[in-house]
Amino acid sequence: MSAAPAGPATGTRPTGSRVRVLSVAGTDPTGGAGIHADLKSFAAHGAYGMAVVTALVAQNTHGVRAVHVPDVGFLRAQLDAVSDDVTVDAVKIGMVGTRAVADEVAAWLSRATPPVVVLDPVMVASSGDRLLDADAEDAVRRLVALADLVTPNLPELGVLLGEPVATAWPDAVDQARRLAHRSGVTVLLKGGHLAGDASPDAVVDAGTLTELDAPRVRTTSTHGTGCSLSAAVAALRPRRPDWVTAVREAKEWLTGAISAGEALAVGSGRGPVDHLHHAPTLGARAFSSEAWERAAGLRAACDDLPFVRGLADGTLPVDDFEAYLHQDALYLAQYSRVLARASQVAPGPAAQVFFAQGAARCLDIEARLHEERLAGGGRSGPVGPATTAYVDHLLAVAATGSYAEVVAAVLPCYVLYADLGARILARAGHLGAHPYGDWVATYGDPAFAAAADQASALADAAAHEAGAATRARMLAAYAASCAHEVAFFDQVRARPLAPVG
Ligand SMILES: Nc1ncnc2c1ncn2[C@@H]1O[C@H](COP(=O)(O)OP(=O)(O)OP(=O)(O)O)[C@@H](O)[C@H]1O
Ligand SMILES: Cc1ncc(CO)c(N)n1
Repeated sequence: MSAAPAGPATGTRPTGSRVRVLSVAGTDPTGGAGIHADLKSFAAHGAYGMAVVTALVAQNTHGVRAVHVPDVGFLRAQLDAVSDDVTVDAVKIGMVGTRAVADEVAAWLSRATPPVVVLDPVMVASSGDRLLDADAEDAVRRLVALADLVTPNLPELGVLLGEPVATAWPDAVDQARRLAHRSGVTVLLKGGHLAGDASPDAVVDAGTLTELDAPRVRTTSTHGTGCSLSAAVAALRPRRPDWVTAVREAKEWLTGAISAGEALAVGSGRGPVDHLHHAPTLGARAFSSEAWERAAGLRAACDDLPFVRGLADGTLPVDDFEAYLHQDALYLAQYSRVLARASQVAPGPAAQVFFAQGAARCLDIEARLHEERLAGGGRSGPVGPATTAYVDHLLAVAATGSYAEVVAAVLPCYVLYADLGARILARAGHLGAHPYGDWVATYGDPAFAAAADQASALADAAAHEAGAATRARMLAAYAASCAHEVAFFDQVRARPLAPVG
């Protein structure tokens, strides 16, 4: 702030192991905006977060229902409780609500002189509800003068200048320049309210302009984006050389957080962003058990297939079984390549060896089972459509997905077969009389179960390292493979294959 002319780049460096950042803002009990968003933003950027409440807001993803502003004496008590005890490396100021609050915060800034002050001049919520009294706009202008960075959206910029709201980006940039020039602060102009395919922002100070382009995400999850961005910038600035560097990094993170917002399934209005989309989640359920449970419907559908029932009780016509084995041999030849890909991109030697051995085993032991069965039959014929679809899915993940996604995509083939094999074996008791005993013995073998467990453990380890977005892609790849497994079993009866040659 202006009382610390050296500024954050040359001022006192944070001395703690984490940057200590304070949010002075209103609340959002649904967790998407205000101090709730700020604290998540701080955590997402490795900062130690603190919060002083200016106003209690009864709001959700649809809008604001009520605002309660506690008396400013209590606000002062909160602010002093923090600064009397804790070194504050950066402050982010959000909703102030009233003139009295704005003035109280201004007085505290002058007393406490925190080295980095980011002001988000909150006036209207994304729902359109007012969050600032009309007579408080002057007080917010006074706060601007005490800030290092101010982060208006287009309407707020218009109010700060006392001018009509800009509708075109060049006009808004021009306004930002004038605000920076007039007040001496750096302006982060936010383009979220523009129409079009882009959501650009710009960092403007008296002498320079840096535009930061970003694609506009097609989503309704934009509640609290302004809060989240300004908090991220406040958390980063003490550790970054300048505003542009901090803002660029924060904006890249925010675009990812916006993209991951809908998957949170929070509220039915304008939902929040996923602040921790990039981060591993401590305490998350093991990936393999979550994916397995989510596939319960597909597993039940699999058990119900005439093919699988017939395979289990031995009533399946031999012809059908052989048609399946033929398709399976074609499948395994490609599945082996996908396992080899998992080995190629594996993060360490244990996974590399496991998947390399799996790739060899597919071609070796399992294919031998098929050849013995089919020997003399000389079964040939085209690749079935379900085989093609399954293989295409796996090869696409192998070609474009990360290691984590490849492991997720190959996992159903292990775990569904191990489960099916073990259950059929348990039901049959002994396999002497079972017409497909060799198949059941292969997949019911405890060694196969052990391989499935090991594949699951590797997928869990990959998921543990991954952020929420990668984990979501892993779940999708796994679910798609399960659906392909069902269609694969079903293709023999559903769509008679080419006649035995
Ligand atoms: N749909 C979107 N896709 C990508 N980025 C977006 C989108 N909507 C907003 N942003 C970005 O989010 C940040 C906040 O922008 P915006 O102009 O919406 O601020 P705001 O109105 O203060 O936000 P809030 O919704 O919290 O009131 C900016 O970096 C903006 O570019
Ligand atoms: C408390 C609070 N601050 C800011 C915003 C702006 O999104 C909001 N909706 N609620």
